[in-house]
Amino acid sequence: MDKNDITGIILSGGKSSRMGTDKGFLMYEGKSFVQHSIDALKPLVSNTLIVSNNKAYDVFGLKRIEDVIENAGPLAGIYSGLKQSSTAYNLVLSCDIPLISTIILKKLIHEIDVESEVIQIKSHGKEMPLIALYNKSCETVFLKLLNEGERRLQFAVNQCKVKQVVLTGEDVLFTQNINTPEELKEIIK
Ligand SMILES: Nc1nc2c(ncn2[C@@H]2O[C@H](COP(=O)(O)OP(=O)(O)OP(=O)(O)O)[C@@H](O)[C@H]2O)c(=O)[nH]1
Repeated sequence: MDKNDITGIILSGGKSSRMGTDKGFLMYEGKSFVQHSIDALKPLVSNTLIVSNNKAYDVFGLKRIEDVIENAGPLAGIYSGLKQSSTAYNLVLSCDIPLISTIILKKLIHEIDVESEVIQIKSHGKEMPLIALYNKSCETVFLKLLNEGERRLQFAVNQCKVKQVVLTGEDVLFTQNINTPEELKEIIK
């Protein structure tokens, strides 16, 4: 797969209510959380979009997309990114996974086939639609669901042809999601 066929989409909206402060700007090993997502994507994509209504994210020098529907959660965030994307494949990441690495994302790309519309990581027994590859074709399905009032991301993903990439062993460590001050303390100690 050529990197010109893949766009990176990073979700940096939401309330960060459990953390109490914008998760993307938290620091881990000298870099902001969102920079970790940007750097993991960089070798694999032609360009990266940040989906957030917060202008502070302009500091990263990437194209920032505003949410088409405000406060509607990650499903609306992914839809907003897919709408602006001009490539068939789109690597979607959240901004709260500072241990993420390119090696893990390559596993998603290796699974591309003609049928799958979403290829998502499954780690610790959990499906992870925010470490996943989306075909642009999902845009239409997601818009229809959003217009019907649907907000559940995994439900929306399951309306598409979805394939899991199950991580085992040490690989599961790269997908840790940091939502609370306690979880942050755990990784920086
Ligand atoms: N663009 C966009 N991203 C979102 C939205 N809601 C959540 N996200 C992103 O989706 C990812 C997962 O978010 P969550 O942890 O489920 O939600 P959150 O609102 O950030 O945090 P909590 O309030 O603690 O649940 C993070 O990268 C968020 O930045 C949204 O409405 N728009």
